[in-house]
Amino acid sequence: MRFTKMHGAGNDYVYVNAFSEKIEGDVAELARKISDRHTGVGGDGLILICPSERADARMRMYNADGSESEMCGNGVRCVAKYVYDHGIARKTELKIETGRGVLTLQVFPENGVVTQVRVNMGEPILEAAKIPTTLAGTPPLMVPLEVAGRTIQVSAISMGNPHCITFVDEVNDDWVLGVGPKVETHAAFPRRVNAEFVKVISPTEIQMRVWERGSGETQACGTGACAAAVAAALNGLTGRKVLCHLPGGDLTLEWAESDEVYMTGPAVEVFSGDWTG
Ligand SMILES: N[C@@H](CCC[C@H](N)C(=O)O)C(=O)O
Repeated sequence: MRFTKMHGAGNDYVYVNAFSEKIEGDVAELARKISDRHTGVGGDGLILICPSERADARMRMYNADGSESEMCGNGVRCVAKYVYDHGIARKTELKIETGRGVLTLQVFPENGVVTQVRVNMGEPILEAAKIPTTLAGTPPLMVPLEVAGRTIQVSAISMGNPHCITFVDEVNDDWVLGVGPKVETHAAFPRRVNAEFVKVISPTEIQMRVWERGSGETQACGTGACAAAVAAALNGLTGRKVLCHLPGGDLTLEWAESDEVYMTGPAVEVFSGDWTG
């Protein structure tokens, strides 16, 4: 099976072009095997680029543990790059179907190859039951959560997938590796959750690390950065446009007056190969 390794701000996935490749058998098992950094290709998960009846392509994304997620912000930028660069649709405005509906993306090619992508990520989902979380509020903002023997203040937002944001003084391993896994599986989040730890640098700049549902710490999370930007604005910590610094690179987020969140960031193809596992 032919695959392509791509990343967006260091959030790396194995991509398979399901227009030309036949994906057979248990996809969750394939995702687990192919994502393994010792015995597989290695990555934060598996993304299938599939035909769509409603859009130029459809994205299906699986975390490294084989669970399927509704959305992936860095992934959908890479899917748009793949669709353009590999000639599936040679248009600078693309529609990609995801678990949260059809998204519109603008690709920016340089010498015929896409380097940056801007995505309309849609409106944040603020209703607790739809995030889903048992925490109170629309959305829950700075609400206490008992975790790892302490009480932290968290905000919860969905960008199609669930996020729990904690604003901290310093983004360090204690938060990300110590608290992150416990937030992911906390009873307040019935479908588990992605846990973001965010330091506000200024009204236009934040720093973030993430513990992702199903993949552990990753270098960046696009939906997480959008959720963090919305939570920061709603908590009065920033304006509606911020630059987010992540371990793997920067993403620009804008929560427009229309209520839609726009994310701009890199998309990179690294190598291709044949999976024989
Ligand atoms: N890294 C992604 C999000 C991937 C899915 C997530 N782990 C989940 O289970 O919801 C992004 O860039 O948004």
